[in-house]
Amino acid sequence: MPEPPLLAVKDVASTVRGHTIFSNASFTVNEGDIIALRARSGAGKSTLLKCLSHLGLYQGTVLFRGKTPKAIGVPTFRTLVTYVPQRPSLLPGTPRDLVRQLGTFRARASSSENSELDFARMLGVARKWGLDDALWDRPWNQVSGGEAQRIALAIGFGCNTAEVLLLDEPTSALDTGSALTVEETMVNEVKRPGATLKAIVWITHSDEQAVRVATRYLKLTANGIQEESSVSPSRLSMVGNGNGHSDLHSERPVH
Ligand SMILES: Nc1ncnc2c1ncn2[C@@H]1O[C@H](COP(=O)(O)OP(=O)(O)OP(=O)(O)O)[C@@H](O)[C@H]1O
Repeated sequence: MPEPPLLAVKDVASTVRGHTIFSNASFTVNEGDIIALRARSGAGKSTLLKCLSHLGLYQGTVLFRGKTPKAIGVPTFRTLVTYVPQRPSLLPGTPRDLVRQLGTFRARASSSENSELDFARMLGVARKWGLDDALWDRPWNQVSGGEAQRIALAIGFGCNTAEVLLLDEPTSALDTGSALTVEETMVNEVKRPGATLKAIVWITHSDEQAVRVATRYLKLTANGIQEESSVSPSRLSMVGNGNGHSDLHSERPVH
C-alpha cells in the first residue's frame, strides 16, 4: 500500500449564507510541496485554507495522512495543519495571549510537550526577522500590519507542530527585503531534513513571490482547483512594473 499523501482534499465546497463560494476543490499536498494558491480577490482562497485546517464549515473530505480531523481529534489536527491568518490585527488580546491559547491546544494534543520551548523558538525567529521583543505584549491592534504578520507567522512557525502550514498572504504588508527574509526562512525549513514542517500552501497575489517560493501552482475557481505549470514570463515582466494579477499558462484540472 502506498503512503497516503500529507493532505488529501476531495470535492471540498464552501457555502456562506446560501451562496456557494467554490465547489469541487480537489488536490493533494505532498512532502516538499510549497504550493502557491492563487485566484482573483474574493474567490475564496482564505475560506479554502480555513476549511483545510477545519476552522470553517465545508462539504467534502480533508484527510491528513489518510485520516479525518475527527479521527485525529480537531485540536490535534489544527496543530498539524495550521492556518496563519491574513489579518492578525483583528485578533483579541496580545501575541503572547495567543501563544498561551495555542499552548492549551498543544497540551490537549500531547501532555508531554512543553509550550515554553515553543516560545523560545518563536522569539528566535521573530528576532531574526527584526521584531522587538516588546511587541509580544502589545495588543494586536497596536502593532503595525507588517509586524503583526511576522509575529503571527513566527507563532505558526515557532510552534513547530505543523507538518502543513497554510499561509494567507503572509508578506502582503512587508517591504521587499523583509518579505525575502521571511520567504528564505520558510523555504529553507521545508527543505531541511528532519524538519517537522513538510509542506506549505501559500496564498499570494505576487507572481514574483510565487516563482521565488513555489514548487507548484494551484488556481482556485468557483468550480474547483486547477494545477498550473508555471507563471507566464511575459506577465512576470508586467508585474515587475507594478501590475497586478497574472494569467498562468498550461492549466489542467487536478485529480
Ligand atoms: N463570514 C462570512 N460571511 C459572509 N461572506 C463571507 C464570509 N467570509 C467570507 N465571505 C465571502 O466569501 C468570499 C470569499 O472570501 P475569501 O476571503 O475567502 O476570498 P479570498 O480569495 O481570500 O479574497 P482576497 O484575495 O481578497 O483576500 C468573499 O466574497 C467574501 O466576501
